[in-house]
Amino acid sequence: MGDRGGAMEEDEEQHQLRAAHTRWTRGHKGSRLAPTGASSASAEQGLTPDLLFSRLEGLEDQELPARPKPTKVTVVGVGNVGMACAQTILTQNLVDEIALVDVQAEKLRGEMLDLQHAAAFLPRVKIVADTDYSVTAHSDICIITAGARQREGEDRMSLVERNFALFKNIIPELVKYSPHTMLLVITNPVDILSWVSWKLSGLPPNRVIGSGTNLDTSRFRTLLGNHFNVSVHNVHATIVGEHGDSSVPLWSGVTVGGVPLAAFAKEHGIATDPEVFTKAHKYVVDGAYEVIKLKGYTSWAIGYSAAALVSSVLRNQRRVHPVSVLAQGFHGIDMEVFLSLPSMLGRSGVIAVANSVLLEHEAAMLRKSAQAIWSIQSKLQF
Ligand SMILES: NC(=O)C1=CN([C@@H]2O[C@H](COP(=O)(O)OP(=O)(O)OC[C@H]3O[C@@H](n4cnc5c(N)ncnc54)[C@H](O)[C@@H]3O)[C@@H](O)[C@H]2O)C=CC1
Ligand SMILES: CC(=O)C(=O)O
Repeated sequence: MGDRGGAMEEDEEQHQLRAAHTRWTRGHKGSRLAPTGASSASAEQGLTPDLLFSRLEGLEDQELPARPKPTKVTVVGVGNVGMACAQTILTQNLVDEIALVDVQAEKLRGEMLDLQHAAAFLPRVKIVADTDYSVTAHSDICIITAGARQREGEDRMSLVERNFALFKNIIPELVKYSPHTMLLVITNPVDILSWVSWKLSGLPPNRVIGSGTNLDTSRFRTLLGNHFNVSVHNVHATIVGEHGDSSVPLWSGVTVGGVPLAAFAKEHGIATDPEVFTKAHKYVVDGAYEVIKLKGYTSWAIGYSAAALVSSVLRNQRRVHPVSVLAQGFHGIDMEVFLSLPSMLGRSGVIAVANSVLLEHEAAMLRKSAQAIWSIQSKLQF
């Protein structure tokens, strides 16, 4: 199909996205905060999509940007994580162009050439790199991995001041060259830096996400899959909240092969020791610390996590991922924080956030996680 056909396809996609947008927003007019869906449920209405998911604040005025072609992703920071992201995106054939940016000019050129030399084994992708941000122009998604990482024993929050200082330069440059881009923040502490990126970019909240607990959730599902000796794809389990020490495992929603774990145990009178759950969660939280202790950094799992998010967005998959989004108004969180909630991702970014039903203690843990983020975030000076 020629250019004209491509343009027509785009128009149709735009039309469908706008129509979907109208459907999701129905019933939320007039409220400052979107998450009102579940409480306004009525018996006659039934379980409609707009009850299960709510839009983020401020989305009603949004126009979808025209889809630039070719599809392009920028990766800022060509360290362990940046290169894991770039190579995973490359091998999964998700984009037409990848731009790399770093402050270390020689390392940057070396990484670019090394990837280019693999062209014979990969889909045809243009790979460019520069220390100047003009190379990032017209990116659909900008992934930010630049900055300091934890040393052994250090927690993610300890990086905040150092990486905040870098973001003040990085984010304005990215939106200058790609005003309609979507930002995918990976640098730690990812939740705070997602909020920082949203503030610095001026983008609508559905165009800024942090990789959040998409990774923690994979670690959690892997643990459960191994325990039950079943494919991780048949384990549905989610971790929400801060990517890190105060994350919240939603045990009440875990299903294995479609069997709800908590309900099954109750029905069969199987005692569930809270210590076991605490230990399992600790194992997930400690997972990153263990890898850092063993190899100095984590990279492969976050690379695959990022590629999954890029795929959901660029291929308009409407898949639900726990990613860091503006969480104010959800589950009684009244602070302006980003933390992970199950969010539907598609071409326009965050399409909606699931109105998850949490047990009271889970919601309380989530609010505590928000508080942990806020206590550090509120000290940052722009
Ligand atoms: N959110 C998550 O799940 C995960 C987050 N991370 C975080 O990702 C970040 C990167 O980790 P690594 O790649 O292992 O570190 P690294 O040290 O290997 O790479 C960092 C890169 O950033 C570059 N950089 C520094 N300042 C820059 C600037 N102003 N502009 C452009 N580039 C700049 C450095 O030159 C370096 O190449 C860390 O903050 C780490 O904690 C790591 C793993 C998982
Ligand atoms: C380093 C980090 O945030 C992780 O691997 O979870």
